[in-house]
Amino acid sequence: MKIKLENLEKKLDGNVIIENVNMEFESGNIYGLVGRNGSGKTMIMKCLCGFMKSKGDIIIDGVKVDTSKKYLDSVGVLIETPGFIEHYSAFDNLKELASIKKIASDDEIKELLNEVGLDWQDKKKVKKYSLGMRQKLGIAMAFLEEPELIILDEPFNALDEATEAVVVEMIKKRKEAGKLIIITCHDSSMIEELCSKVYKIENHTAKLM
Ligand SMILES: Nc1ncnc2c1ncn2[C@@H]1O[C@H](COP(=O)(O)OP(=O)(O)OP(=O)(O)O)[C@@H](O)[C@H]1O
Repeated sequence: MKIKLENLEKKLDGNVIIENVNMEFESGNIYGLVGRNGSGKTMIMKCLCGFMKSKGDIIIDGVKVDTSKKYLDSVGVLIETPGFIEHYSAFDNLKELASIKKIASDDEIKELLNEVGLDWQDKKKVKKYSLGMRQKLGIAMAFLEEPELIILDEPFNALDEATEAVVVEMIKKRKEAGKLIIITCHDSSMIEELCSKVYKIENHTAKLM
């Protein structure tokens, strides 16, 4: 998959959030978005996913998409607070999502929860989860169904060191499998370790570093 953003622009309340954003992403790579707080990294991800309407073009495999319709079939997203069903367990949350999406089997869900370090048998409701536990579940959700495109906004937030290392490996494994991964992260050594290409978001626009 090849994604091109052409002259992406987003204004909110009359203020320019991003403009003249031109970026290219291709499967088999991990891309990093870096930049100061409030520079527009999350906004670019939201516009790319279609969570936010924007001006400009999104071109996927050479075809300009109609952003009024769903245009990403196989995408896993972790942006800000994921939409959990708070009174469900972790397993039941993934099971619900799997039934809405395609058909990840119970065994795949168990394996994924195990991978991120959550106990699939834990009946604790998600509303009682710690920050790190919520982050782990959000990551599991983004990886569910092995999507072709994985978008992770600050995936390492609130994770302990051991889990961080696991998530790094999960991301690398998907890259090796030819998936397209886009991440933001404030840790420059992590960005350097993971990403083949890095865009710096500055002055409302994106520059390849
Ligand atoms: N819903 C909104 N309404 C108005 N302004 C918004 C909204 N969401 C984001 N912004 C503004 O857009 C700009 C970019 O925000 P964004 O969340 O994309 O930054 P970021 O680079 O992801 O920052 P951080 O590193 O802090 O996560 C900020 O100035 C922010 O205040």
